Amino acid sequence: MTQGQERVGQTKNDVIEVNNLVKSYKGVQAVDDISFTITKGHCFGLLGPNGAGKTTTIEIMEGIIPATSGEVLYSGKSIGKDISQQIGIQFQSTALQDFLTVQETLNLFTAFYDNTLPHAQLIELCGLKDFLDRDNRLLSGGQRQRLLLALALINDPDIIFLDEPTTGLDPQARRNFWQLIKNIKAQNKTVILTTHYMDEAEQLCDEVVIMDNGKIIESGTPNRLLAKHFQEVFIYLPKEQVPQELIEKHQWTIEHERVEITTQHVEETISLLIAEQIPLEGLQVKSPNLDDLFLKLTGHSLRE
Ligand SMILES: Nc1ncnc2c1ncn2[C@@H]1O[C@H](COP(=O)(O)OP(=O)(O)OP(=O)(O)O)[C@@H](O)[C@H]1O
Repeated sequence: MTQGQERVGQTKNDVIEVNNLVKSYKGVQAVDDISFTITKGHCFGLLGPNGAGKTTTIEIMEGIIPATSGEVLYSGKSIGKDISQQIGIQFQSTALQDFLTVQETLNLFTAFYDNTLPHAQLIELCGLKDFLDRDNRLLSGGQRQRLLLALALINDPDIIFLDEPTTGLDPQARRNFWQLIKNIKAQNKTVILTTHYMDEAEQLCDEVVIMDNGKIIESGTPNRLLAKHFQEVFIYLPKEQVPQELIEKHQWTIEHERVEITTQHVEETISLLIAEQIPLEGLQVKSPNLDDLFLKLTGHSLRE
């Protein structure tokens, strides 16, 4: 962690502490000495591009693979054998048993745990009522994710890991899923989320750690990180409305057929556009988001 970065959490409410975690594979330092803490009842986001080291970090935290060095503490204690009884995991791709219905799948998974949530509660929380009798193979992407979420919650864990839970879902299904995650958080459960979607992280996460090449490059609350790195906003105009010589004069950039103007002074910039007799039709003002932050920090976009 470099100087100036916030160390996320660090209060007596920390439920997970990750200290100097390292994972080396032959020739690859997948996780390179990272430390952070997670606060009870928060949604914590681990963000980064493909290959950043997120899955490796999460799998060490879940007790699935060992670390090369460093430690993960749950309420101050090392990961024990009973960790799988205490946490819930929604994997990126869990194979669901063919020929079983949603209800039968819940029955099957209930048998794996000592303590489980009543099915009625799970069905309500995850919105499974309308397709309980449907064969797993016939579920839509959103329905499947809701079932996987219910399976992750079946042992009523205090801590739940969600690995890219909305990848491949349509916008409406993603929004529905976000609401479910908010409902889970409202029950004071701690949610640990990995995602490529920065709007998802902004919607759900109280705190984020951004990884690249095995290291933490930033951490903190989304709002504070944005305030720290950006004083400016973006103004967009359709390209054909702005004369080329003005674009060059002001060193504005072209992005997706739009002129992008970065400014700390929106009113002054709009006055300038009016003075230059540029039509303002289609003008958009946008505040920077975590995608922009990632681009600023690494020079490349999260989804490249
Ligand atoms: N078993 C392994 N053996 C060798 N290298 C590995 C192994 N697992 C992961 N790696 C490497 O470690 C680095 C981090 O991988 P990891 O899967 O943790 O990244 P990620 O951030 O989860 O990426 P994604 O978003 O694509 O899942 C990558 O360079 C990957 O190729």
